Amino acid sequence: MSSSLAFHAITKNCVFPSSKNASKSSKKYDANNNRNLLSFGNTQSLGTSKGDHNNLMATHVATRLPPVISPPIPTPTPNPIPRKEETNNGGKLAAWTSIKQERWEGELLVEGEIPSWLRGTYLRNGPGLWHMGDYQFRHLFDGYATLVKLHFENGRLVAGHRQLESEAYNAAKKNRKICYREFSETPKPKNFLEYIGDLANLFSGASLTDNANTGVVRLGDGRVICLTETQKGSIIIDPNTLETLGKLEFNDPFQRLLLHSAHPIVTKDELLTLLPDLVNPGYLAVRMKAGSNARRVIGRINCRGGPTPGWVHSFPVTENYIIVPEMPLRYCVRNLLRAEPTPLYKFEWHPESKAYVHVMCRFSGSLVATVEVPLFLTFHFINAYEETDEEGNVTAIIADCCEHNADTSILDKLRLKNLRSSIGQDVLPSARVGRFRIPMNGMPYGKLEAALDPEEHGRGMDMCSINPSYMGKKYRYAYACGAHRPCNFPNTLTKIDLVEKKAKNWYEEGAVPSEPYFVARPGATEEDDGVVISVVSAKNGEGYALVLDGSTFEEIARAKFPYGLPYGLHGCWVPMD
Ligand SMILES: CC1=C(/C=C/C(C)=C/C=C/C(C)=C/C=C/C=C(C)/C=C/C=O)C(C)(C)CCC1
Ligand SMILES: [Fe+2]
Repeated sequence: MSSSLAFHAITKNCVFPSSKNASKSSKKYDANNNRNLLSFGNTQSLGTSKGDHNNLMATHVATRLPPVISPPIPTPTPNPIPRKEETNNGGKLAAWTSIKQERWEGELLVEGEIPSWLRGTYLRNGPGLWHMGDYQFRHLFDGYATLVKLHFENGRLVAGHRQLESEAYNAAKKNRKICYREFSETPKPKNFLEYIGDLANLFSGASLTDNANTGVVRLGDGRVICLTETQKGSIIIDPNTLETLGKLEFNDPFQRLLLHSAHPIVTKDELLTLLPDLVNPGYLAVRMKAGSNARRVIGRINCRGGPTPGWVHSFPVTENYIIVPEMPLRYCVRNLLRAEPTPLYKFEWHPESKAYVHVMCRFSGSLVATVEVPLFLTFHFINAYEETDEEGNVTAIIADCCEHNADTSILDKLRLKNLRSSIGQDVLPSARVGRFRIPMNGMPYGKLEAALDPEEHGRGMDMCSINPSYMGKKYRYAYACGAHRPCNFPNTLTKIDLVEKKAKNWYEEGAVPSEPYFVARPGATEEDDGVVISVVSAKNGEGYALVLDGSTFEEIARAKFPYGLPYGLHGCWVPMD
């Protein structure tokens, strides 16, 4: 049993609550150290959660609590004792390397100053484990979900990570091979009979993964859900301990559609999402009220082109409308059935089917506009809003997205082999802030143009966020990952000013930052009054949390983890009060 990961790097800066006094999220005062202590769920959850590593933890709890650690994830060499150099991934960028321990938690030493108003937990989800036993995954999106947390309180930072215990992860760990269909990987059937069984399981959804490695959202009722694009991969977690609590079991008939958008729109009252219908090509827009597990239909949109719906990883809303993109990159049922990855994985590029944007009334579900637009490729919409005339009539919808110039080659660039081998080479395809203008006067065509010169952000553009209070409203600022070339992956944090059409960029040589997440200062009146949080994999194999000022975009604090961090995708904020 290893308890390594060279904790000495931080324990000297850490103080840990004793088990006797430990209670969830309570503040403690340590007379010996004359410091305020934060105590966390780890001290309590350990006794109740499963796994032999918890017994190890329980013994620690009886004395003083060290950071929560766990046995190493199975590798071809069972239970290797991580050497000191493994804490920094042998000095090499850890972004594309599997996380080495199932879980860890501890206080980080903060350089700079975290504002005292920043009270709560930033959670990040992403595919942080790309092997199981001898089996190596091939694509970034295949990895098993690794959750990272940064808990800010009184200028201090307690961080941690934990593997999400999906059925897919648990089964792979037990059998030391993949057992469910992931983004690009499929378990290999042993014989023809098994193949036939597998096809049946695909149609029922049984063989699809629940590896919720993409997003994490906090619902209006306080539940925190990890998400992927399979509906069965909607998993509830405890935001303090990162413990997997169970599935979000939908109490409605729509699970038969199997898939949904990985990025629902969440407000304090409800969750809105789109369910692609692969049989009768179209999209079902549904809403689920806070506190409920039952989704209700808002409306349905039939596809205008193509054999299947376009991939709908995300979609935007305005105050009154749901914007439904119909991309030429469409789901492909044949590719879903295939055992080996195809060039576009579960998708196919259908330029002949053209591209459309539909506008649905958020309340009645009626279709109010459908326009043809230039071919486009986007995974992430940034925001959308309504333009009105003097009488208040909506004349157009503006919808912004991270647009990949209708070029699907980005999907191939995100194969692990490419990410690992082309570091420093200028192979990242160009992307831009694509701005759709959708007329609301019955005209059949919409426009798509760059919202600012893409050179402002190095022609890299993805993993975006905005001030959440501006969702659906006219807004000025977007935060995203951009490019400092040469690079093979977005390597900057960029703040886009859509009015001045300028960008401010944060860059550190060789580092890979994840999605910048904006948290507003309570009581703020300016859109960019707040901080931007990111988790960075550094060139030297280390990892750190980074806090930038939302307005100046200058660094205000950073805190080093005791180990290098794999890349992660999307985050959310869980406020304390
Ligand atoms: C698991 C199955 C599927 C899952 C699809 C997933 C997990 C899709 C995830 C997509 C993500 C994370 C997209 C992010 C894009 C980021 C980019 C392009 C960054 C670019 C940088 O420049 C299905 C395929 C839906 C069905 C089978 C099972
Ligand atoms: Fe995403």
